[in-house]
Amino acid sequence: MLRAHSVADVRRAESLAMAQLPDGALMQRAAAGLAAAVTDLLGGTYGRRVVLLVGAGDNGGDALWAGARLAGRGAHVEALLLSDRVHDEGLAALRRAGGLVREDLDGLAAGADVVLDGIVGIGGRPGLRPDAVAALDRFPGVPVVAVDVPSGVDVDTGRLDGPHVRADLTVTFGTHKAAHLIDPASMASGALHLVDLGLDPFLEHAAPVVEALQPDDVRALLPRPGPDAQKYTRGVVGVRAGSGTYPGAALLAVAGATSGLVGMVRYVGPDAVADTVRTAHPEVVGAGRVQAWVVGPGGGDDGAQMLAEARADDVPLVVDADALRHVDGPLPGCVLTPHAGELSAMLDVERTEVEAAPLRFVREAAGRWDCVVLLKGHHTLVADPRGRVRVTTTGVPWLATAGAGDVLSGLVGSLLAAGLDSYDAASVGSWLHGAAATQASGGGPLTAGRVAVQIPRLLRELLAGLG
Ligand SMILES: NC(=O)C1=CN([C@@H]2O[C@H](COP(=O)(O)OP(=O)(O)OC[C@H]3O[C@@H](n4cnc5c(N)ncnc54)[C@H](O)[C@@H]3O)[C@@H](O)[C@H]2O)[C@@H](O)CC1
Ligand SMILES: Nc1ncnc2c1ncn2[C@@H]1O[C@H](COP(=O)(O)OP(=O)(O)O)[C@@H](O)[C@H]1O
Ligand SMILES: [K+]
Repeated sequence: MLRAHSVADVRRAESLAMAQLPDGALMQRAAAGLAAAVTDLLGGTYGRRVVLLVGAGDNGGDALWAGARLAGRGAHVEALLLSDRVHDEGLAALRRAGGLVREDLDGLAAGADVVLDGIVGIGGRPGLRPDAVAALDRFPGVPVVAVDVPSGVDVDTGRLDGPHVRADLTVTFGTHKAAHLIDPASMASGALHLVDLGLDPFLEHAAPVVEALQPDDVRALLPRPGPDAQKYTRGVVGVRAGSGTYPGAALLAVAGATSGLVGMVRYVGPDAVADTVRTAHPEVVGAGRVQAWVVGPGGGDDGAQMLAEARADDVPLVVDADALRHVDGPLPGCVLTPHAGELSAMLDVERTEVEAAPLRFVREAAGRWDCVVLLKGHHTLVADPRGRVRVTTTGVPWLATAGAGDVLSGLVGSLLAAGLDSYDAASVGSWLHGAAATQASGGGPLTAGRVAVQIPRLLRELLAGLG
């Protein structure tokens, strides 16, 4: 499991670790890891041009010490100081190693092979000062490596408020921070590289702000049939989706549900749609007992009725699309799967507010409806009513295509029916959906149906221990 911790917990862990180490040891570990990551990015150091943007705190200190290491290995390093006071020892080390120090932009070289953002780290307030913005503007197209976090973002919430760095790579220390994973700041973090500072023992009891499943976690949670399995013991999922206007949503939700994780899939909907579903998926049967219902994709005006009928069975539900607006009270054990537009309508706030603060609103929704809420987006969030949040880091922007959400709801429903609890079903389903999309995309465009087709192959690879 990948975990992101709060700034307060990181500071507590750092001070406990520092108490057991010689002065400056943690910063040296950070700087060594940073210099190594920059060297990898540049494919070497000798003759490479490195610019350091250095703020007042220890984040600037990390950049200066890493710059000294790179200069010592033959890089041409220039530091632009963005404060009257910067980390003294780091500055002295850079000078000793032959690095150049500039106090204003005019003195700085025109080109660079990489810019290191050591403006602010976990001590930064959101936004950047004009001098920092001007310095960044000086290097258009040059790769930016953020030291610990892209400066200017809100580290604990992932919110953006004013100018901020857009990094190609973020080299972070000790543990991940929420801003690396949560939108919109995650989109400013670029690729992530974690440098181990030995903080894990000091973070053991700190509840992460957010965590991200990794392949091993998903593998361990996947339902798999025992030797005595029968179709009914594996779980039966039912899909109530599709309408005359949107028959395709039923096909796609059923496609997500028939990825092989349950013993049987039922479909209930208009006769004409049911015929199409059974032609495409002959293994699908009609009404009967289920362990979970998927309700709402393409339901159009039937959303309310679909939801009411599914609720009558008293089994966990995945509530999606046209059923979401009919949720009128707590749904313990269930999963709601809105995108930002749907969640904004449910909470009666602007869509832009949800997009600016998805962590806040997904938590609020999970509390309000006393169930798991899966908020779809670039990095989908899954929150439970206890305040736990998982983020999905699999997937590709090509997945933002009509019908992809229908496949997801069917898949999550099958995991619920197979016996996963609602938090695991939603987060594992979202992980698989993104990973299948990445595989199916292969760097190019996708259709929702291809995501569904890819799921069994992905499952085979996961179960075989690949990936
Ligand atoms: N504490 C530790 O043991 C370690 C800390 N490390 C580094 O230290 C960083 C934290 O250092 P600090 O606590 O000194 O804090 P920062 O370096 O993040 O920044 C604090 C300074 O920046 C100023 N500042 C805040 N917001 C600003 C803004 N928007 N624009 C311009 N200036 C702003 C503050 O007034 C303060 O002087 C971490 O992110 C990490 O990079 C690493 O060296 C690893 C070890
Ligand atoms: N920028 C993005 N990058 C990666 N995945 C995305 C992005 N935007 C949306 N997605 C994913 O694409 C899917 C779109 O689903 P949804 O909006 O429900 O579409 P539909 O209702 O047409 O099925 C969701 O799984 C969502 O997480
Ligand atoms: K930074």
